[in-house]
Amino acid sequence: MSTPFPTGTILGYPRIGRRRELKRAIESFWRGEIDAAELESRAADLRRATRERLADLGLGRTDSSIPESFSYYDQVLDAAVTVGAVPAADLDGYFAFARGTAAQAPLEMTKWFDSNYHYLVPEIGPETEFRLASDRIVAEFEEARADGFLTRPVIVGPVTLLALAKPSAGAPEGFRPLARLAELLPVYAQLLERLAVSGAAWVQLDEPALVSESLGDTTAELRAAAGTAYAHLGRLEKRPQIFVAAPYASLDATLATLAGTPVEAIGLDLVRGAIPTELHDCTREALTTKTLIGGVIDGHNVWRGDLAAAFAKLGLLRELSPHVAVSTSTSLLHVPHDTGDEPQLDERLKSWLAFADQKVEQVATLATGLERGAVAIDGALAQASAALDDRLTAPGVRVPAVRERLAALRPSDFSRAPYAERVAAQDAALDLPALPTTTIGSFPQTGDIRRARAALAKGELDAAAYDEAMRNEIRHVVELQEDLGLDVLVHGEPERNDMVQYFAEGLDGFAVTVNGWVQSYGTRCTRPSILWGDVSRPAPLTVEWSRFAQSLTSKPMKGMLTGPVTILAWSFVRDDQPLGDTANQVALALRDEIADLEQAGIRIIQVDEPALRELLPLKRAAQPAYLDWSVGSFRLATGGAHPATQVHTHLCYSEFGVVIDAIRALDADVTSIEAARSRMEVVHDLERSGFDHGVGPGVYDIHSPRVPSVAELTELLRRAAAAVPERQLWVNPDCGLKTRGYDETVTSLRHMVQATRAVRQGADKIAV
Ligand SMILES: Nc1nc2c(c(=O)[nH]1)N[C@@H](CNc1ccc(C(=O)N[C@@H](CCC(=O)N[C@@H](CCC(=O)N[C@@H](CCC(=O)O)C(=O)O)C(=O)O)C(=O)O)cc1)CN2
Ligand code: MET
Ligand SMILES: [Zn+2]
Repeated sequence: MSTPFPTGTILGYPRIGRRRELKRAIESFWRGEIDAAELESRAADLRRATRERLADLGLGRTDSSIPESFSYYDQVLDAAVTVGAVPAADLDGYFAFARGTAAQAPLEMTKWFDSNYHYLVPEIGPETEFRLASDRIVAEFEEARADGFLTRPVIVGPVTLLALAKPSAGAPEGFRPLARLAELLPVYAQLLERLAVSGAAWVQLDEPALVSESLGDTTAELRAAAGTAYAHLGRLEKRPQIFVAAPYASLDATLATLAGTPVEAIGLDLVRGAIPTELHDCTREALTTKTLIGGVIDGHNVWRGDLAAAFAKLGLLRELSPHVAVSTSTSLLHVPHDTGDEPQLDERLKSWLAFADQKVEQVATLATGLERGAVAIDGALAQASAALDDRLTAPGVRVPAVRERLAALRPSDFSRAPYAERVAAQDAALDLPALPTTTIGSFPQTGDIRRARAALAKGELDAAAYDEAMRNEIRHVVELQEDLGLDVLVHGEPERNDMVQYFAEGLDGFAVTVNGWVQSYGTRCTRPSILWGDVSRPAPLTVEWSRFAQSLTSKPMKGMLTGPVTILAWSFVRDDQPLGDTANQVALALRDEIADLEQAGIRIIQVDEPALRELLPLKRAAQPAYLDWSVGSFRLATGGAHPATQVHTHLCYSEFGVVIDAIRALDADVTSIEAARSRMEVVHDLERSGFDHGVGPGVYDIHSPRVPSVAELTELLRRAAAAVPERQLWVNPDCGLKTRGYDETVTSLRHMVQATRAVRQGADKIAV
């Protein structure tokens, strides 16, 4: 018996909780304050509240329209645990893969497609045994049933799971996890059978790997794997109907492959991708029997958008199949819960926005339109269009002074003096030792710091007392670095709630939220800012903190800024003009900040661009244009710096191979880069690309509380020194220290300085 696909659905919903209930519960569990049973009961409460909420917002209780998209930490880890690729017996075992233990390194973590969400990378080799090792997905479906819901289980699909995995340590050279597809499919088959027995009418398999041209496997290989996988799963006797979702970009030719399999429904991202026009007759024929789910509501951004245009896309989709449903383009994981939780937001701005709950309502509206015709939703479409028009003319959206400054830019604004001239000027100004040691910027964000900021927000602490508390923190951080013997110091960034939100709060053109939390990884969240208007800098942002920090030491104090690409990547950015134009507005604000930092006596300025790789388009054809504007905006931000000012940049969370030329084109004097987890592999990429500027390949992973030994650090530094000429090499951790505690931080940095001294002396014996 087949039940039709629901007319309206979403691909997934935020799971951290409206007030980060899940974060608090999990972190309490980690601290030993609550036991596993209590954590599970709180998680179940959250899932219940989510289902009720989604039903209230207009999704059906018993028509499979509510997705079961919960996770304690990460959906890729969940899929890997489900199929036995990652052996986690219980919650402790599960979290051990995410966070590591004394005995076990955590799994690597990396970016989920072009988002600020990070997944854990399973390791799969020729010998990995697959088996249905966890029935959590089935249990959550049954939990919903017991409450009177018929929901739709969601799991990362087999092709994406393998495409995102990396070869296990022992795998032979050239091995790809995708080669294990045939052995993996029976486990997915078993899971589908279990779900069918429990009464699931539909299951959603997420296959975003099928849209990406930036993975280790080629598009042709992924397409072939999809054909194999869904032919196999489609043939099963006992299974729910299968919905394959392909978010984040267009499926291109892989749509034809999926159309040729027995799956009942295919999801298309119609925000990033277009409706395919050039289709073979046999594909057209096959598609008429499928339900096509149009992802027309943007799951990746917060604009209310053009609802009438979204509805029109569904009309076009109906030309391909009589069975059309409406959905979000991606899971709503990437957006906050509810604009209703932001009473302080300007009402006019709020009328332009849709967070997750508002997007669910938009889906419900369009579903009504599909069922009853456009006239039934006329009013809602008109209201959305009016909000869109209002955005065009509202004050602040287009500021003549900002536009004139951009229009007047000349090519020379994007370049500094030749590198050799800069090196000479900087050597004279800075007087640094060989292999200078430094850190990436933040020091531990202690509970005291966060509580002080919360007290300031509540009015329990006045601005003067707050500033004094932050100055005390800076004094402490500077003293500590002097004591450790670091060469280039930082102020530690205690005054920053987040490296993007802090800048957004000080710039015109941005709004910030109070409760707009979005999961970045595990229990870590950010409140992405909303970049809605033309950007300018009403007053300096960081100068007084840096001036104060420099006054405490004779060593160089790094000024610390977040770069334009990263500010865009980690905010919700206006969609009414090219990203490159917006990036250049941010760049000009940073350019002025750099000039002011120089005036204040700051000789080294770091402009972080950890998101440079993240925004790289998934489709190759779009990549050159992206690299052009992103590199350009960084060069515009830093192009006004004096030759004697040493410009640093920092990148992390990425494979750098694909953007190595872009990194070189940034023309920063020194680039610090994540390298510890890949054991310095990146230095070979740098070497091959002829990178001749300063470089600090990270010597230890800051994501784990593990303290690296002096011997281990010395070994990594020697590897780096073998590939990078000594005059270029810097020594630093992989990233900022804000998520770490002081104990491990102090010991790790002490070991780093000791290892550096050993390598500087070329000593064979290391003093510990
Ligand atoms: N935007 C962004 N994206 C990024 C990164 C980043 O740093 N920023 N780093 C990479 C990894 N992602 C990360 C994302 C978040 C965090 C992180 O530490 N987040 C903190 C929150 C940071 C924050 O906004 N802090 C605020 C609010 C802190 C808070 O929770 N306060 C309490 C009250 C204080 C208390 O009792 O502790 C509350 O509001 O309830 C502040 O310091 O002011 C967390 O989840 O815990 C780290 C890395 C990639 N993407
Ligand atoms: C995610 S990159 C972080 C860079 C920032 N300067 C820090 O140290 O925290
Ligand atoms: Zn970093």
